[in-house]
Amino acid sequence: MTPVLYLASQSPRRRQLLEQFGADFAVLDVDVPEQRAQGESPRDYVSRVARDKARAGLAALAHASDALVLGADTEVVLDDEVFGKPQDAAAAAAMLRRLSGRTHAVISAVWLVGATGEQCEVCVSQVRFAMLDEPTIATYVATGEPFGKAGAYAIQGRGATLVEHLDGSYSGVMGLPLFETARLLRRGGISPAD
Ligand SMILES: Cc1cn([C@H]2C[C@H](O)[C@@H](COP(=O)(O)OP(=O)(O)OP(=O)(O)O)O2)c(=O)[nH]c1=O
Repeated sequence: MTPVLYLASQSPRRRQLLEQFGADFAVLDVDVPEQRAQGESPRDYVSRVARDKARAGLAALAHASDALVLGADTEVVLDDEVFGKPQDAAAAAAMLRRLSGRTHAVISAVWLVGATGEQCEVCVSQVRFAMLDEPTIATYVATGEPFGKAGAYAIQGRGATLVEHLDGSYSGVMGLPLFETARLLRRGGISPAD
């Protein structure tokens, strides 16, 4: 029995990245709370949320015993602080000010869950930002790009002009680390379509 693959995500970036793997899949809309628990490490938090998304997707499918559901989460981490998505322009500017001239981590976790088991991969990248002056921050926030993005930037968009150096996975920073995801999928018996 060939497993049927689902992506539990509302993110168009994740959809686009998973298409690069080349396997057929369907998208599930899930909405899980993203709240870091007291004492929870950033890595554990990102992994837990990714797992919750995948589990919520599997639960929504109810009786599909051949289903495998992929869930992912991406967060920006600086000084043990997790930067989620900015609520408004002021929050976006504040995040970018904090990231200016410093190196932060981007943690992306991916879980593949099915009736017979659960597996995970975690990818950590280091991103160094250039020094950003106030006009640069204001201009970038005004593009609207920071909204809906962890850490208030998009490496795949104009945010690339803020990134001085990347040590890690470009697709991981964008939301779905493809090397690790492909490894997870192959382990789950999923290969690219012919
Ligand atoms: C750092 C960075 C993040 N992001 C995005 C990836 C994720 O979509 C988002 C982090 O939020 P997530 O909560 O990981 O994902 P999401 O809410 O967008 O989608 P879903 O939970 O439905 O799967 O930030 C970029 O697109 N580019 C970047 O450079």
